Amino acid sequence: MKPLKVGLLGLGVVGGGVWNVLSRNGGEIARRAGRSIEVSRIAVRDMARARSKVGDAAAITTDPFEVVRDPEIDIVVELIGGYTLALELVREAIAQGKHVVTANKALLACHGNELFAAAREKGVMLVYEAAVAGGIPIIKALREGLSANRINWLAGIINGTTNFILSEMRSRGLSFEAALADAQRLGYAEADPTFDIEGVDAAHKLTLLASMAFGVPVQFDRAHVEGISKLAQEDIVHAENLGYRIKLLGITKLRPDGIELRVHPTLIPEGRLLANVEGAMNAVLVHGDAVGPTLYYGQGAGEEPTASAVIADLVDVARLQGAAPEQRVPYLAFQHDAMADTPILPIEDVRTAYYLRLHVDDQPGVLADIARILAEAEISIGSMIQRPHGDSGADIIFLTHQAVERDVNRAIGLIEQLPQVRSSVTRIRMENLA
Ligand SMILES: NC(=O)C1=CN([C@@H]2O[C@H](COP(=O)(O)OP(=O)(O)OC[C@H]3O[C@@H](n4cnc5c(N)ncnc54)[C@H](O)[C@@H]3O)[C@@H](O)[C@H]2O)C=CC1
Ligand SMILES: N[C@@H](CC=O)C(=O)O
Ligand code: NA
Repeated sequence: MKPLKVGLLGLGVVGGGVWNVLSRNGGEIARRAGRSIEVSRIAVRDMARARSKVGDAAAITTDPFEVVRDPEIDIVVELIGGYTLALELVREAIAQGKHVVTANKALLACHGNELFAAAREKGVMLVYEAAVAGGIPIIKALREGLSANRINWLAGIINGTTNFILSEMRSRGLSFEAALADAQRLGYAEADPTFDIEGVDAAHKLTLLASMAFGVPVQFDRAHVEGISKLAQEDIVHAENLGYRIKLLGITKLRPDGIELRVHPTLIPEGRLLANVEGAMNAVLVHGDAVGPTLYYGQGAGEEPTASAVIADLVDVARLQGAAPEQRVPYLAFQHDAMADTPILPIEDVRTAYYLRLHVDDQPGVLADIARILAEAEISIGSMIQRPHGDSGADIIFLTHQAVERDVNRAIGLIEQLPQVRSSVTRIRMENLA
């Protein structure tokens, strides 16, 4: 059978990994795919660097449109990133009738509805296993392995950079800045690391997971996004002393009234498997009504783990290229004419438990005032600790039972007006994940 001719856009961390793994495992991959997979053209920015990596084994250009428009190319692998040039290139590749593999979650979370519709129109595949949780085959699991289930919820550590930073801060006492620099050096971080730190990258991935779990269009603009930049070291320590770990979680839940779609730092009981996912590892817990909880764990970022997912998509395309579109799996796991318009709920409607830390004057009566405000807002307290803090001050930490975020916000507003409360209340959501 004819080799599958690949046009590779970008030879950075992931593109370089794809080149290495295909070069090393080409024979084995061909045995699986039924034909060889050949990178015949590569678009790069730095010609000399690319030449030193691939020698004469592929044609190299600095014009990615040349690759996308090359009639010899069957499939375009977009590994440039971002949603400006990458969007134009993927649009053009589809218009040229080429299948597309991408690792670009930002592109699909923001422009996926348009791109999937265009791909369907042209009868081409647009596949993206590497875009969510790197090397973990979570897309395949949701799209294929779990297709009997009504998915109730899923929660995941889906950003390697932030998990690496939190792990390093907790276990080695590294500063935020030093841990981020290490994550960048190791190739985990996005070109703009604020996407990692502020939860945007995790929200891009969660947006895709929610669409595949619940059969709704991608709606990144409806996701609630909070990162780890405002997380204080003292809350990491308090959480640990209380038997919890703080992780940046992406959580999506199907409720009778809509879908929760949220990324934020989260306290998790330390005995849970997710609480023990360290470094750049990712893990996604998916709860289906028939299968129950299932957990997917592995390397969510980095050169070869991500290349592993890109190449798995290439193998799928190699096998399915000649198949009729209806014989292929749908882009977002549900048939395009069976998508639902279930609303995404605002964060104020979310119901979860909370960690609240208050810095107060250590005076009689303050606790009673706070407890009264919480009780009036129908927020019940699960446990409480008090620690001396500064000159005649104290930190009080409440762990609440489940409450509606709107009520918690109102209560926090009232608490902050108490004269004995010295600074704004720190609020971190807690999930039991049972
Ligand atoms: N690094 C990782 O661990 C993971 C990255 N991804 C995604 O994979 C994609 C690529 O990421 P990385 O490889 O980490 O980025 P990178 O920055 O290492 O590589 C991107 C490459 O594209 C090249 N490039 C930029 N503009 C170009 C142009 N006009 N023509 C040709 N080449 C051009 C750059 O020179 C660079 O070598 C992104 O969408 C990223 O979000 C997904 C999962 C994991
Ligand atoms: N920057 C991302 C890379 C993989 O998607 C991360 O840190 O997880
Ligand atoms: Na993946």
